[in-house]
Amino acid sequence: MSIQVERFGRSFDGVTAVEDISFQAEPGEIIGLLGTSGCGKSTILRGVAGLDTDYEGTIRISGKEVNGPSGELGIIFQEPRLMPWLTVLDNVCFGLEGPKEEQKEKALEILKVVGLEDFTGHYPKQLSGGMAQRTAIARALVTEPSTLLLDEPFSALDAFTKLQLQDMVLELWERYSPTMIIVTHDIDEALTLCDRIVILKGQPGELHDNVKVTPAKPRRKSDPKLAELKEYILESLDMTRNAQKEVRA
Ligand SMILES: Nc1ncnc2c1ncn2[C@@H]1O[C@H](COP(=O)(O)OP(=O)(O)OP(=O)(O)O)[C@@H](O)[C@H]1O
Repeated sequence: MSIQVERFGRSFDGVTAVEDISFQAEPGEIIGLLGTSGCGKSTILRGVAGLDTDYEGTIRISGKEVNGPSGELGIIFQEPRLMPWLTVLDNVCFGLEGPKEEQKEKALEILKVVGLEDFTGHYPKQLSGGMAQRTAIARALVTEPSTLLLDEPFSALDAFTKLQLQDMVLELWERYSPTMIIVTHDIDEALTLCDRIVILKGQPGELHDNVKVTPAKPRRKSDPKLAELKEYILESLDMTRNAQKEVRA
């Protein structure tokens, strides 16, 4: 499914939080929304998810204007939001319809893909942070959504688990090819996962640039093209040492 965000703007209590943001995701593309804290990344994602409709501009998914939440979208938040009274298997089955046996079969298949086949009977409190987030990813993907929205999905995890789960997301993307929008303030994560990075800046948040990440996935972290892009993004966000000195001066 394609996603079009046109001239998106949002104010809260008369204060503009984001203005005039436009970008597009082609079917199967992974788009990163990258920017410093408070520039409006989550606000835009909530609009795309149909969780907030009180904005200016237009958001279309496959040409159809978004005017509320849709079952065709999967959403993964920073925290797993699992139901504590349900097992891993039942958490994954939760959004499914149809005969129980079929639900279970589908859930087990995806739990295998995320490496949790031996933990299906565990309850959320028995899981590590990474395992809980894998369960949330399985739950979002079990309905095979054609669009997946991720809001800083790995920011609460340790560095190793984060790398593992980024790899897993790429594997899942190769398998199901959903269109994805991932909100992050981790430049390396955006460079690992995304085909295109929408750079936001300022308060109110504005579109600074929209850059294509050309190396094929999976990418080598040492790829010089990625290093060049990282430098450019850091400069764009005034995050290099020289830029920070200029800001302080
Ligand atoms: N419900 C709300 N009521 C009032 N202000 C809000 C609300 N939601 C967001 N804002 C404001 O809108 C701006 C953008 O917030 P948003 O959470 O979208 O930023 P973000 O880029 O996702 O930040 P972070 O990276 O810190 O999560 C912020 O100034 C925030 O205070």
